[in-house]
Amino acid sequence: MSAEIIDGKALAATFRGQIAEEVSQLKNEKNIIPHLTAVLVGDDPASAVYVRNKQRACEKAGIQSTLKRLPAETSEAELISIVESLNADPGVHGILVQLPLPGHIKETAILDVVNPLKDVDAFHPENVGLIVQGRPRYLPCTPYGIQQMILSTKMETAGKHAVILGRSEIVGKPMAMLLIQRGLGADATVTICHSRTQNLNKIVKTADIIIAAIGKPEFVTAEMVKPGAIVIDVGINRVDDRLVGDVDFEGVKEVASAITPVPGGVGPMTIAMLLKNTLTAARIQSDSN
Ligand SMILES: Nc1nc2c(c(=O)[nH]1)N[C@@H](CN(C=O)c1ccc(C(=O)N[C@@H](CCC(=O)O)C(=O)O)cc1)CN2
Repeated sequence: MSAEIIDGKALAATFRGQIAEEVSQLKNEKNIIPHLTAVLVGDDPASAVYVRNKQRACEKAGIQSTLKRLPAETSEAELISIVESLNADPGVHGILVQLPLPGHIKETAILDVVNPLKDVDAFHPENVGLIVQGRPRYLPCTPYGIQQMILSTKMETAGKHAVILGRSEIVGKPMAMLLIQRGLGADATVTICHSRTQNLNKIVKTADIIIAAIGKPEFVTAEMVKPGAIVIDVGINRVDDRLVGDVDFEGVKEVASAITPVPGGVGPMTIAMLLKNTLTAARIQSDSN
């Protein structure tokens, strides 16, 4: 039997519609328009597309968005000073520094400076710590989107085995935290696999939920998947002008019970959750004034 296709584009559109309504309410009730500032350093074409899509999504939801575009030669000290000026600007509710940054800039040196209340990516150590403790202020956009996609399948996840492929700071590690949390996430039992994991295929085969985020085109094949598993594909790989995920979609959809496509899966949900966090940021900051 072929899997349910989890349509990230459609789900994201539903979220964006709800967020737009809440943005309009906030404006009517408190005269506050959420404002996101994105910082893009350098000329990475994919990053430029993602930031443009984020700005468009903001506009459609009634969220104000500003782009600070900086040359690739921008120094770490200059970037820190720009982030500090955004921290100090009461008109900016959310700050997003698009990753990756050019190699000469240490990402943690920048992310650590973002005011945690404005950190709509949830990359600041204070926000990461709050997630680990199960009392999040914001959830990082990609894991948040994935959580909502898994919820949309209405499948029981408590006590199920979730296997995450990839230990990145922005997907693998926070995803594990969300999946194990009681209430917050899926109440699942979680394994993180990475490049040094032994018997990886064997471990993946035991998974009820697979999150593939390793950046290897079509790495997860049908033989690796337990029948009935939920398969979430975070990969975005360009192969011969084609966009493919980390999962062999055509093969795996015949084994899984639910699967996300690429494109049109996790990506659009990442952007929808950014809007949600920006709205939350505006609310938090208006309540603290
Ligand atoms: N500051 C951040 N940097 C990065 C993040 C992030 O969450 N915060 N995540 C990724 C990139 N990313 C968002 O920034 C992102 C990637 C892809 C998509 C998306 O919608 N993809 C489309 C396909 C688009 C294409 O044609 O390339 C899809 O999957 O349908 C959205 C957001 C790294 N950096």
